[in-house]
Amino acid sequence: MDDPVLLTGAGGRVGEAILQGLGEQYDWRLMYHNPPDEEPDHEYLVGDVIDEAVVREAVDGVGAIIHLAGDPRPSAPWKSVLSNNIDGTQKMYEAAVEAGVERFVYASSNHAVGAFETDERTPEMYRADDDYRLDGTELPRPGNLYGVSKATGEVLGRYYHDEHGITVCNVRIGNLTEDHPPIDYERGQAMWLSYPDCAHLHERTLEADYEYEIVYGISDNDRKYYSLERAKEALGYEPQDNSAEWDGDEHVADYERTV
Ligand SMILES: NC(=O)C1=CN([C@@H]2O[C@H](COP(=O)(O)OP(=O)(O)OC[C@H]3O[C@@H](n4cnc5c(N)ncnc54)[C@H](O)[C@@H]3O)[C@@H](O)[C@H]2O)C=CC1
Ligand SMILES: O=C1O[C@H](COP(=O)(O)O)[C@@H](O)[C@H](O)[C@H]1O
Repeated sequence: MDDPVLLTGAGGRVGEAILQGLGEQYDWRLMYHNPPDEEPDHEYLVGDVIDEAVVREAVDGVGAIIHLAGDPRPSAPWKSVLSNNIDGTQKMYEAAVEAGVERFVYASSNHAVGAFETDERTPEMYRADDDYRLDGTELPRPGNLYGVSKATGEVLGRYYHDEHGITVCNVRIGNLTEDHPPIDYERGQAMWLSYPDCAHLHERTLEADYEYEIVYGISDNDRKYYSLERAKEALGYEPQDNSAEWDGDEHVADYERTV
């Protein structure tokens, strides 16, 4: 990707992971909701993703967008997800196709499919010896309105890809935590995404050759109920981390990351 890449929600946790890993690798344009505390190392602008004028300015001249901005709370109320997540994503897509942006990477969520975690399947599905897998071909099945908003973002991508030809990757992100997996939280360990794997996965979404994809964004955890096959096959994702190699916040496996 030679053209600039727009990163919305740049001040958040996922943005931090991506910039930690890929800060030097791309010509970034960062979009913040509020003025950042420190002067960023990259070109940036401040604004709301539902403000059409700001969004047009944000997408002007970029080759790709990683769209993270939104309300990330699983408990978020409808009013917030309708505006920040659904309307904001539609406005980003509309501006992107008008400006001729080639590629749109969308931060979807495990919560788009959270209701597959039924009482009958849990907690067994969170464990390493359980072979239940979601692979991205299943229909969305949200367990909250936040999940509904994330599933809607995926469908917006389907529409803008089919009608306007923009390349789209929806990443159903698991549970991103820095330094170590969530402690005493089986679900979180099953869907842990390390910071380095998050950066690497997003690099692949910018570099790989694909049309429209839905992939799961987790590390290569022994415990898992999301298949990584599509991310590996379509994107060339090669995760390096595994929540099983941690005991609380202690790394107990004798290995070194290569990325
Ligand atoms: N952190 C995680 O484990 C996961 C995150 N995600 C998704 O990834 C994205 C980023 O999540 P995080 O970095 O964790 O959240 P965050 O809250 O740390 O960052 C989100 C950023 O978006 C900005 N934002 C919110 N509404 C906005 C608006 N209307 N206009 C402009 N900017 C706006 C916020 O100011 C914030 O800086 C979200 O879309 C979230 O749904 C999905 C699954 C898991
Ligand atoms: O989509 C998201 O998912 C993660 C994991 O969900 P949780 O319900 O197990 O915490 C969440 O931490 C993050 O805030 C959210 O955006």
